[in-house]
Amino acid sequence: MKIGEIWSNLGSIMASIMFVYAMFDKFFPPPIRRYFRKYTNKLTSLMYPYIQIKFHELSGDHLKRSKTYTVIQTYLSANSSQRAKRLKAEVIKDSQNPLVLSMDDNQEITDEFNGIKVWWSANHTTPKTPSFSFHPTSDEKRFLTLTFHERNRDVITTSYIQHVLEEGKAITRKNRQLKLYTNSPSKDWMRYMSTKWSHTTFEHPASFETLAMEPEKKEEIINDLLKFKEGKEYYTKVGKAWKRGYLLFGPPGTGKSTMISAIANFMNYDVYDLELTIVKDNNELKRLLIETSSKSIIVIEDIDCSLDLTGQRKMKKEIDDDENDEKKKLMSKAKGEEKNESKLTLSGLLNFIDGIWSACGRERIIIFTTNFVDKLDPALIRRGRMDKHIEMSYCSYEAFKVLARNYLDVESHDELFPVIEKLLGETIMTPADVAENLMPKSITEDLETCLKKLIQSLEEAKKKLEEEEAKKKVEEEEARLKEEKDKQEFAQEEKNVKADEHSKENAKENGFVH
Ligand SMILES: Nc1ncnc2c1ncn2[C@@H]1O[C@H](COP(=O)(O)OP(=O)(O)OP(=O)(O)O)[C@@H](O)[C@H]1O
Ligand SMILES: [Mg+2]
Repeated sequence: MKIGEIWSNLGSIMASIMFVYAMFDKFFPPPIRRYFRKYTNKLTSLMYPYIQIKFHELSGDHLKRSKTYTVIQTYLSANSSQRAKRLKAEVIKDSQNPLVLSMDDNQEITDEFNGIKVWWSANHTTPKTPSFSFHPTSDEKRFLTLTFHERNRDVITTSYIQHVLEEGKAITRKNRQLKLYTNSPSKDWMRYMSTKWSHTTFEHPASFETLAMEPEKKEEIINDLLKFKEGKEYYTKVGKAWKRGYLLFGPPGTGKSTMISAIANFMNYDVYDLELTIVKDNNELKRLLIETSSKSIIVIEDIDCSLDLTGQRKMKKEIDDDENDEKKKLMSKAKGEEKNESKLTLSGLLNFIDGIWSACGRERIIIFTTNFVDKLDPALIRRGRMDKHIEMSYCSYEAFKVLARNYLDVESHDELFPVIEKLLGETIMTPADVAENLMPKSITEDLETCLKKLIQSLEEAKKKLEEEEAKKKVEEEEARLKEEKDKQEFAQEEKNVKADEHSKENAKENGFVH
């Protein structure tokens, strides 16, 4: 029987009880009333052994929409609202499925937890005194009511409600649209002022399935990410901030940026794309860091180009070693410029990554990308700051197969795949170039045309590589010959000098010199 029906049956009984109770309250003295009330309470709980918990939509002094209410509503929408006879449609901002259906007012649905049945209903109260206002206001107070048998009180108030909130939050996270933040001065004329995060929806379709790289390497990265995601207790146990740094390095077009998008989609994290060149100073960097949220990826692309982070250290050392005046002058000039233009320093960036402030958020990934890993200061990329170094390299045969599947829906080709495999072993080509060749450019281009186009490009690349290697060999041979010639000339010169000295000494001995 539905709870609603139970209530209606009980209605008339309760009305009679209330009438008797009112008469009783009027004519009997307080001690007798107290005695009687004890027994009526017992009787009521015997007849109606259910407990109700209300979750109000608006809460707090400022009557903000309660997060708990929203989370429960999300849980109910996903789990049992579909069973309600009357539904309410709502458009939710920043969600992948913006249209959310939930049960309408005065509807009731059931849910089950560990074999225990509970009832949820959506209700609202309307104010008794109508308010007169020119502005349309809604004084309705909405709330969700959870009803359960009193014998299940402990399970429901501890485990079940916890379960509902956790599930609701997980569904919200899964449904929400990822955001891509970037730091930029708010207006053009304000470019000398602090930068702020602004955001847009992150809709990059990259995933680990579409990312072209060796399967073992991909597997290793996925496992690393999964371990990180589930590492809450572990990081607490070892006393480390819950964050991880990745350094992606490799030539242009090998998929570093694509990898970042794949990680964001896989982890369901927002992305903060930090443009270091417009960050004024270390304080601004710190402020930007504080404003990032948990469960996010902070990206600094092309870290080698962002700042002369390597130079600052090197130059200091050089100045200690070398007393050269020219260099000193240059240094002081550079320092002066640095003072005026940017007070963002390497140590500021190091602090950003793993200083005390970097722990002001949880579950965060920091990614640096670079084309030239050797240019970076070792302090910047040491383990602990950049925990995992991932090399993105030229296209291998395994990577090609992923691209062929993505772009042409083909798994194998008896004739052309072996040719491509051989060529990829003999020359180098970035996945970006391979992908470009594989993409059909017109409706007349079929699978074979695209594969042949790739073979032709690979052959050209091979020829170019061979020419370059031959040229390099010639240059090396020329350099070797020149060095040999220089050596011979030098030896001859030395010989001549010695012979000259010898003849001078002989002449001296024989008394020919004055
Ligand atoms: N490993 C890859 N897997 C799938 N697609 C790739 C891969 N590498 C490159 N691509 C394709 O090539 C394009 C360029 O790749 P991407 O921007 O990720 O390269 P990058 O390494 O970040 O280059 P840069 O160093 O110039 O920033 C992408 O749009 C993508 O389509
Ligand atoms: Mg890139």
